[in-house]
Amino acid sequence: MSKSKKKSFKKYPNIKHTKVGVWDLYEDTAAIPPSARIWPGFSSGMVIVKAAPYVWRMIKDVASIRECWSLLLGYLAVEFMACLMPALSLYYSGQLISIVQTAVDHRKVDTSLLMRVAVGNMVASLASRTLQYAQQRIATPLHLHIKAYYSVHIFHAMSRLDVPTFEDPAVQRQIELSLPRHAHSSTAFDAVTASLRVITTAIQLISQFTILLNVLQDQPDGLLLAIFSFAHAFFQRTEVNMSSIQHGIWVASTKNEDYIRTEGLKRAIGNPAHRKEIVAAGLGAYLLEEYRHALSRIADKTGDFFEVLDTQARLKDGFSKFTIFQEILRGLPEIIFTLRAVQKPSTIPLSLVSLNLITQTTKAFTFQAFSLYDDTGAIADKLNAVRLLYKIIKIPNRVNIDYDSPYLGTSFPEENSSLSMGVSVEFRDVSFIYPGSTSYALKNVSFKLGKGQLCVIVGNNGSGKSTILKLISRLYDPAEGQILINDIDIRTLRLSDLRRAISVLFQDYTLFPLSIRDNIALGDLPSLMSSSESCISSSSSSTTKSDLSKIRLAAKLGGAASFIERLPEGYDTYLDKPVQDYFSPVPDGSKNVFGRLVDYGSIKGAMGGTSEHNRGLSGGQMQRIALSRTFMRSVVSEDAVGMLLFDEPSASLDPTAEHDLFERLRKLRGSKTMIFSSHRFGNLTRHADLILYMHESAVVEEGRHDELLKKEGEYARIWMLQAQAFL
Ligand SMILES: Nc1ncnc2c1ncn2[C@@H]1O[C@H](COP(=O)(O)OP(=O)(O)OP(=O)(O)O)[C@@H](O)[C@H]1O
Repeated sequence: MSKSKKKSFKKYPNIKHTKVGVWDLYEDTAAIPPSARIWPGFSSGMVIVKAAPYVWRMIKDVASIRECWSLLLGYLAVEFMACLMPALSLYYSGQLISIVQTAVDHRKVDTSLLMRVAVGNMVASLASRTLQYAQQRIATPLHLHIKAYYSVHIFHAMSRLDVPTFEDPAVQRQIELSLPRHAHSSTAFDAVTASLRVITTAIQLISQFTILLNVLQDQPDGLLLAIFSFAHAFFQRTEVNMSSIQHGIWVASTKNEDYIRTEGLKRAIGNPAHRKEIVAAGLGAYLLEEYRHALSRIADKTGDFFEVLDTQARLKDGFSKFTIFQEILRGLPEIIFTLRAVQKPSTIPLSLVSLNLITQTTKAFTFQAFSLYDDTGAIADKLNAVRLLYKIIKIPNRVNIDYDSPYLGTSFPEENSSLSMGVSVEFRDVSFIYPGSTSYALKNVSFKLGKGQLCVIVGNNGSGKSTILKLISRLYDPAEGQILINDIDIRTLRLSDLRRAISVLFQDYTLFPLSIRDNIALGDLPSLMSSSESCISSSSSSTTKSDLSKIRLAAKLGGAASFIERLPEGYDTYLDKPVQDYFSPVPDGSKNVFGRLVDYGSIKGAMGGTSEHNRGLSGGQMQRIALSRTFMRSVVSEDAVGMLLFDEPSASLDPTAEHDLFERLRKLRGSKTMIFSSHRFGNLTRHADLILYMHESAVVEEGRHDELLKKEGEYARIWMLQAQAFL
């Protein structure tokens, strides 16, 4: 694969290390049988066999799409007719030779045959064009229906994945491979067309071969010419065996600092998110210089892993021992023709036609034959993509639950009304390590929080506060220990019930690229689900007008209502518009190639404004929208939750807003359990039933505010520090 060193590891005898440009490739050599390494067709064959049941399923699914049946049949009919066309034109070329032959032998042209051949040829070309057109006309709607069907499938597959599974790079790669390579294609349609292409190419080959035999039959030296043309085309091929990469088990990683740096610099300069910092600090020239320097050190080995791998493989196979043969073979047919012409000058016209016909058709035939062989690799890839497409729906989730059966497990709580009294939480010796990490994020954490109590978790950055909240919402399962909710092991609870009973605002909350209205409404999933069912028939958005009053109330409680109402589009404002307008590539104030001054004002006026810019909101305003989402269900909806989790809810709020928020929360929570993670002491900790002071993944102090002050430990020290700041 590359000229670079190969290393084997004593501890891992099956792992082979290869250097590929700036990349280190580690392969599990036992994952690929030796036969597949030597002959790429073997692995392609295996892949096709494995994919076959999925392809069959795909055909059944595609056929079940109402609009696709007739289109698919039409497409098949056109494809089969089209594949007979090359043989037809070959037949007419053969006829042409016999006309020339008759002309040479008898000095006479059979005009009626010539006419028939000419007309036949024209009709064949016309039919070929018509079939091409028909194929396009049918393929377009067929493709769009198939694409829409599978986009729902992919959406479903991704919607069911939990956090650790979705974050796994191997899962990301599996999803990526099952997705269409280009925006205008779709995995299923690609597989349909690729399979059809193999069948039609085989038919073309058989029909062309039969006619070629007829042409060659009566031609002196015809067979020899055909063999040389075939051999030339044969040696011209280069074949790159990438089966170990396509079907093996491997990891490619890079520690090349220059490469990592150039990639980082490229992202920094290209992503609008960094533009403010770059301009404000005048970083442009410095970044350019850094990029230039880093790149100059690795220019010959840099690139994305697949790009480097591909270049190396092609370089290696580009000049083989066959290259010299190729060049000799190229000229041979012409030499034979010249020799024959010298021997028998009378046959020159015929030899010229047959030379041309035989070399062209043999090359075309050879090309078809090899493309059929090569297509097995391509079709294997495409069919494999179908297998992956169906398999992504079955990717097992890491958190030990079955998303497809969210109703598994003990229902919780037994009495829905009991939620209003809050729920209890207990950690028993819980330890946790994030997937892919080697250090503990929580180590032997134990605490107990009664129903309806208020808990505040404090501690330094990275001490494990957010992790506790993530484990309570069961985004992850602990590595050791047990978490009990209402004295029941969290793993045995029905996940959908647990999620319904808890409302959580994460520190790294996200606002979805949807309208503000949707962003807030998503906080109350149960009522969205019920209104969505009733909306399916009326085909309107699921956040209906009647919900708007609830959304407004939640926004008021979250402190967002006043600024939302000042926005020109109010609750319908998109924070990060997922669809942008397209602009011609000439900026305002410049001139286009014809000297016209560019002014988009009139176009925008005619359009009634454009959505070129995202709505800029401050960090605090965004946090208020996220808070409103939490309020949507926890307070506004009758479908009460039993526990509210807040991870740094006031990080971006000004002191007044923070004070107001905590006051509102305390009043509104009734007797629900509430857990806060916070850096700020005071407002909340004074009212807390339980304070957990965390340090380096462990709870080092716990108790009420007064108790911890009396202890004069770390909590008391930091409390004093913060209090002094206000003296
Ligand atoms: N997704 C993740 N993958 C790997 N490690 C993580 C992940 N999230 C957090 N960690 C690590 O787990 C530890 C605890 O992180 P956690 O977010 O719980 O801290 P925190 O106390 O909430 O910090 P902060 O006050 O800065 O929000 C940290 O060492 C952090 O680096």
